[in-house]
Amino acid sequence: MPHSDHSRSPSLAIETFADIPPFPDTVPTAPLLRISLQKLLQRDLEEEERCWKACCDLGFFYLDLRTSENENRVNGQGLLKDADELFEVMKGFFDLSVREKVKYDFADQGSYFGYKGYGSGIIDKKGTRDKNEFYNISKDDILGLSSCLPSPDALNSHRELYKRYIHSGHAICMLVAHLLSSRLPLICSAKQNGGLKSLHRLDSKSGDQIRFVKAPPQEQDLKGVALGEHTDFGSVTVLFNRLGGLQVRLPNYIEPIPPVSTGKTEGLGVENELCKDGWAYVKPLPGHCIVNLGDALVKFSEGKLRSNIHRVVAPPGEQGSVTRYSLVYFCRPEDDVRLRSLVGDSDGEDEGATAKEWILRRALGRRKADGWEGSNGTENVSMRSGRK
Ligand SMILES: O=C(O)CCC(=O)C(=O)O
Ligand SMILES: [Fe+2]
Repeated sequence: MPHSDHSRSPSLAIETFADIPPFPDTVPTAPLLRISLQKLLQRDLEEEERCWKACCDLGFFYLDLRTSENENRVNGQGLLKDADELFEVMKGFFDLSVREKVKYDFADQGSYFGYKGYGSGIIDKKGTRDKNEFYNISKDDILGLSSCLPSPDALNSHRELYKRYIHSGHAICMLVAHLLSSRLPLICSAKQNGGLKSLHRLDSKSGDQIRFVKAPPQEQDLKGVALGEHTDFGSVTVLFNRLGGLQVRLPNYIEPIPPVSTGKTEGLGVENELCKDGWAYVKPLPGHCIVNLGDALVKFSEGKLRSNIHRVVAPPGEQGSVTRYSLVYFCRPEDDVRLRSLVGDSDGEDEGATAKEWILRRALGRRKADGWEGSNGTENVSMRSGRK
């Protein structure tokens, strides 16, 4: 199994989060490579090769942020600390009444920033309602590149924290973009213009955002999908979660890591059901974020890079009794960048949707009962030589 990374697993003691039930060892998990930020910052060639491979094979990897090295804005320990604080901020917000929160839902005004209530998105083509709520904070709003959207006091008082998180989240994404630019056969014009990084300048308008997600416990027998299967819309995503529930649909050339303990699988009937068709859980790891690639990189690389399908289901086993929170930074191309091939023989001609059009179509489509088909991304490419 080429994607396997078992030899690098540290002891179990540092693999669990305090104060929440442990992730069960009775479910299959996805073999995400563990990439060390420290080594990437030291320009370790072997680590760069592993990261490149992870981006081509699965499009998902763990990034170990426990580093003593700081470079420009890349500060792994600082990012971990800020992520911890943001988990507390989001809890404060989600504790507000629904009446208060819906004041910040701007979907009717054509914006995907702000609040999305529980059940107001869809998870499939039948229009089944989702089982989570989220809040999207615009990078442009926080950095003063666009006008400020109204937001509740519980969130307003933390703008400095968002700013720091945006800078460090974006810096991680640019480290990945730089590595990918050096390996992709980019066309001359793209190379001369500075590669992928030059399409993601922090001070240019883009759909970059922070997302807070909350999914309450589901009844054991009815455990199911909270956030429907999707590929991410943008370029690179940085994700923090503590409870399991995130699942990736593995391509058929990557085997899941089988459950460690097979004796206890009875009673996990629902979890077993949720692992059919190649779905495998991503086990959250303390000290790490999860990095995954989005549609824009599939378009730029003509499918060489992978934007893997993923979804969120109820946390497995005992974890299912706890409310699940997650924190995301989505890095996306600047608004007017066209999503088209930048590799091989292509001449970078003026076609393809702009990043802004692409994101609006995808994000707002998933808010309409009949919006599923019209809001697809690169799922077909993602499932190339994968499971149908
Ligand atoms: O909550 C998670 O673990 C993943 C969330 C996600 O995939 C998304 O918001 O796009
Ligand atoms: Fe996602």
